[in-house]
Formats: sequence, structure tokens, C-alpha cells
Amino acid sequence: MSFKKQDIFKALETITAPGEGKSMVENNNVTNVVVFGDEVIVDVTISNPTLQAKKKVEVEVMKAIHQHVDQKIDVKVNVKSVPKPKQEDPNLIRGKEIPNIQNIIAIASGKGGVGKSTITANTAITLAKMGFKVGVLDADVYGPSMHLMFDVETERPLSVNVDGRSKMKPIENYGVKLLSLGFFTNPNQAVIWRGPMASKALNQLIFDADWGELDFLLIDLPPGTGDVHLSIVQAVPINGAVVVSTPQNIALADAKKGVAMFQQDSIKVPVLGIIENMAYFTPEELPDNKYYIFGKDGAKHLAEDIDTKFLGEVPLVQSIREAGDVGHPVALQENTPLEEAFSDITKEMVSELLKRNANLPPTEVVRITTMSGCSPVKK
Ligand SMILES: Nc1ncnc2c1ncn2[C@@H]1O[C@H](COP(=O)(O)OP(=O)(O)OP(=O)(O)O)[C@@H](O)[C@H]1O
Repeated sequence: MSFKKQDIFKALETITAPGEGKSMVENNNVTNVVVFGDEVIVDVTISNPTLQAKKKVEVEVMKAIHQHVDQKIDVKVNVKSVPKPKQEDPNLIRGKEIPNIQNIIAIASGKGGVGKSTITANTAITLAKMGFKVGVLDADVYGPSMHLMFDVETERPLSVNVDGRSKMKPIENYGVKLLSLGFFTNPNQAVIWRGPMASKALNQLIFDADWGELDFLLIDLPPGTGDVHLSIVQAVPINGAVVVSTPQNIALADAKKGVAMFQQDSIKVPVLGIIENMAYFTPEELPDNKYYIFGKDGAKHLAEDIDTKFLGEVPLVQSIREAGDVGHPVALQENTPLEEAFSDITKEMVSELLKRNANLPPTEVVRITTMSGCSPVKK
């Protein structure tokens, strides 16, 4: 019988730490491993002081070593319990990088219904058509719609085994990987998301997913500037945010608040720019006619006023709504003015991102200490 200490660690990596999503080794529960010939001594520290928990860990360690290394090894397990120094709120999204994801862009809007999801879906598809590896996380807890726009509403993410742990596999369509809260909610039921619940669900969609290698992860935020936004910026190092607005005054005022939220000292996520959606109405039969029904150049002027890049405009066109509704976004329609409009906007966004990446240090995960909306719900 011949084995090394690394073989034992490898076997112990298959055991999930109690109450944690990661392995015992990764969670630092295994404090020491000693190998003497055919004998192995494993020291484990857990926070649960009960005899039952200690016994369970002991049995799991023995089983893992016998199963993955050798049946005949004489295993001794010393389980110690040390209480957790500080009870962290399990509902808060904790900030850590997502491996293999190069750039994370949050798409936000102050006001609801301005077309943030439409812009996210079309931008993601455009990036994929440009050859990038793209993922979309629909974090719109109030009305997830990305699964409809990508025509995958009947699909459910499967569980896959990644390095011995179960992970959710995003659903893929049009070359874009997608995870949405919409996959897990009943469309006929109103879900009331409280801060902690939303945080927990998003935490899973972000960290318990097998995103694989991505050049871009676009996060479709809910409208507004609430606790879910704070949870997201706490959770992941966002490279930049894009704010979508219509030219209407009431939307612009909210967009301004959205930009201000990202620029707050405690958040400091660079704003890559503003996209004006529904910039003007163009009827299909009169493509040269432009009707500025929500006002003219409002978002362009806002961008100038607050010294933010204007990334481009998208007209209000019936086919954008229709294409979104049938789950086949317009960016998929080759050689059309709308495909070109999204291509221009996406290029501007990427070029701003490249400038940002060159000029600024990586965004640190934002840590906010007071999150009234995300505090545990008192019953
Ligand atoms: N440029 C456009 N032309 C025509 N219809 C559009 C355009 N942009 C968005 N829409 C339509 O407007 C509606 C709202 O758009 P969307 O769901 O993208 O907005 P949102 O800002 O993400 O909304 P929410 O605040 O609910 O998250 C959808 O029916 C969509 O198809």
C-alpha cells in the first residue's frame, strides 16, 4: 500500500463542510494530516459542539479515505469543536471573486420599464456575436424576464458535478449563458422578496453556478437603487455599470440617482456610460420619420451634465418589443439598422471598459456595513 499526504487531502476535498457550500479542506476544517506507514491521523476542527456532529465528521473522513485512497488504511480522526468567533449573517452576499470571469458589468436603470432588460439581452447577444464568451445573470428580483427574452422559460438549470461539488449549469441560448431568478419562481405567483431572501438567492446564482470561462458577465439589476443593488455590489467586483434611461424627465431624474449610487464613496463602481432607450419613435412604414415622444436627447444631455460617457441610443420600434416578446431579440436579425445600433453601443461600452481597466485598479468588492434593507427580517 503506497499513498501520499496529498492523496488524503484529495479524498477529504470530497467532504462538504457542515453548513458551508465548500469542502472541508477549503473551509480549513482539516487542521493537520499525519501519515505513518499504513496509519493516517486526521485532525479536524468544526464549530458544532454536539457528539453527533463529531461522530458524523469522523465517519465521513474514514469513508472518504477508504473509498478514495485505500480500504486498508488505519484512520484515526480527532475532531475538536471550536465555536465560530463571530456569527456572520448567512443571508448577506459575501464578496469574493468569481473565478474565470474577466469582466462583470451591471446594467441598471433608475426607473422601471425603460428597457433595461431589452438592452441587456441585445448587448449580450451582440457581444456573443462578436466572439466573446458571455453570461447574463438576471438579478431583477421584482420581475425577472431574461428567461422569456432568451426563449428558455420552460427550461430548468441542471445540477452538474464540478470538482466533487454540485453546481447549477446555466441555460444557454444564442451563445449566451443565462441564469435567472425566473427559472425558480412560479410565473403565476407574486414573490415578495425581502432583502435577505434576495441576497441568498442571488448568492446561489452567482457562486453556486458553473459559469465556466466568461469574458463578460452582464448583471441585469432590478430598477431603482435599493438593497438588492447594494447586495450585488457587495458580492462581486463589478468592473463597471451601465445606466439605461429614456429621454423623459422623470426617467432621467431616476437615472441620475442610479449613477450617483454607483459613484458614492462607499460603492465607487465606475459608470461606463448611459444608454438612451426609446430615443425616438420610428414607424416601420416610415423609417426616416422620427417622433421624439419622450423628449429629445435627454439622456445625452444628462451624460454631458454629469460628465459620463453617452454610449448611444436605441429607437422605440415595434419590432424590438415583438422580438423580445417572442424570445428572439432584434440583435439576432442580421444586417438591420437595429443590429447595427446595438453593435455600435456594445463597441462603445467595451471601449469604455477597456479604458477603465487600463486606468483604474480592479474594483474592490464593496463592503457596506449598514444595510438596513438587508438586515435579517424580524418576525
Ligand atoms: N426600444 C424599444 N422599442 C420598443 N419596445 C421596447 C424598447 N425597449 C423596450 N421595449 C419594450 O418595453 C417593455 C419594457 O422593457 P424591459 O422589460 O426591457 O424594461 P425594464 O427596464 O427591464 O423593465 P423592469 O423595470 O420591469 O425590469 C418590454 O415590453 C420591451 O419589449
